[in-house]
Formats: sequence, C-alpha cells, structure tokens
Amino acid sequence: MTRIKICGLTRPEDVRYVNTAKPDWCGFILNFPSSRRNVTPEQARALRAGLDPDIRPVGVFVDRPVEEVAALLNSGVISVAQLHGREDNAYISVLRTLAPGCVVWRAFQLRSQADLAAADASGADLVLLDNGRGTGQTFDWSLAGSVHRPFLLAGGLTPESIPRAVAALRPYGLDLSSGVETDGVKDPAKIQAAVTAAREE
Ligand SMILES: O=C(O)c1ccccc1N[C@@H]1O[C@H](COP(=O)(O)O)[C@@H](O)[C@H]1O
Repeated sequence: MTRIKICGLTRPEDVRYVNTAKPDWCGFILNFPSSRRNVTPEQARALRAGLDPDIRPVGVFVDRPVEEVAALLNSGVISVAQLHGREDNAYISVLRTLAPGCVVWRAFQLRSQADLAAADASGADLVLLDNGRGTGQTFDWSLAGSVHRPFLLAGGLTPESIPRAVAALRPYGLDLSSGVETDGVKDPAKIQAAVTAAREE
C-alpha cells in the first residue's frame, strides 16, 4: 500500500471529498497568493475543523517566516509543514526549535546532480520530489532513482499514472493536486480513483 496526499483543498466540499476517500494527508497552500489554491490561515483552520481526524493536514509554504509556520504547527491547524521555497537546513533547525516534535517535508525540483545532493542532505523528515509548484507537470523520473532516502513523489500525477509511478520508483507516498481536478476544482471521482489506485499498489 502506498500512502497518498491530496493537496490544494480550498472549499468545504473538498473536505467532504477527502473525508469520503480517506487519503493519508491533505494539503492547504498557505499564504501564497499567486496560487489559485491559496487559502489564509483562517480559511485553513475552518476547513481543518471539518476534516476526518484520521487525515493529517499538511501546510504548504513558500518562503514564509519561520515563526508563522511554527505557529500553525503549534496551534494544530496543520500536522506537517511542507516547505516549497528556498528554506534550507538552518531554517528547518529553527522550525524544530520553535515547534518541538514537528514533522517537516522539504520539496525539491530535480534538475541536476546538485539537486539530488541537496535532497539527500536535507534535514527534513521526508523529501518531496516535484517538478514545480502545483504545475501539473512531471519531471524526469530517472533522476529519482539517485535519491538515497524515502521520498514523496509529486508533479503531474494522475489516478491513471499511479500504478506506473509506484512500479517504477517505489515512493514512500504520492502527492496529487492538478491530477485530481476538473476545470480547476477538485473532482471527487478523481480523488477516489487516486486513493484507490494508491491503496492497490
Ligand atoms: O498547488 C499549488 O498551487 C502550489 C503552490 C505552491 C507550492 C506548491 C504547490 N503545489 C504542490 O505541487 C505538488 C504537485 O502538484 P501537481 O499534482 O503537479 O499539481 C504538490 O506537492 C503540491 O503540494
């Protein structure tokens, strides 16, 4: 069974969809206004209140002040911080001091050997290998074979591509956003199909 995260929830109906499909995690894009999936901490708090307690909420951040991320972890709005900007190991160390026991994921866009080395050396609990920031585009999966630690696979995954991705890379987990949307909003049938596909692998 492969773990799965459904990212980019913005509406109460999105919460209902994940409560039905029951992925391992769901994600909120926090304080990143250039994303069409952006939510404020207040919106995330309200959405999180309706979430099935077995689904862990992940906050996705791009270069936000570390105090802001720590406050959201400490208040329980999110259980995991997913860092998608230029946050380095020093940032992660400070976050661990401000939010003791927190779970931190760091996203890496794999383009070169330097990116692979940075992913291997990350102080995060898990690394997430991606093409961009919710672009719906895949990257060259052959690069992932050179990462020497468990990883979450993201970037352009769809319910249909999950079996091939799992067979090729054996990721710790999968992260989907664009691939479970239709016309720019979360699609309950695609969410269910993705979770079912992950659980079958
Ligand atoms: O989805 C966004 O808008 C976003 C914004 C800023 C940082 C990350 C974002 N999304 C993350 O992108 C990957 C994969 O998305 P997709 O399936 O390719 O659309 C996922 O980790 C999201 O958390």
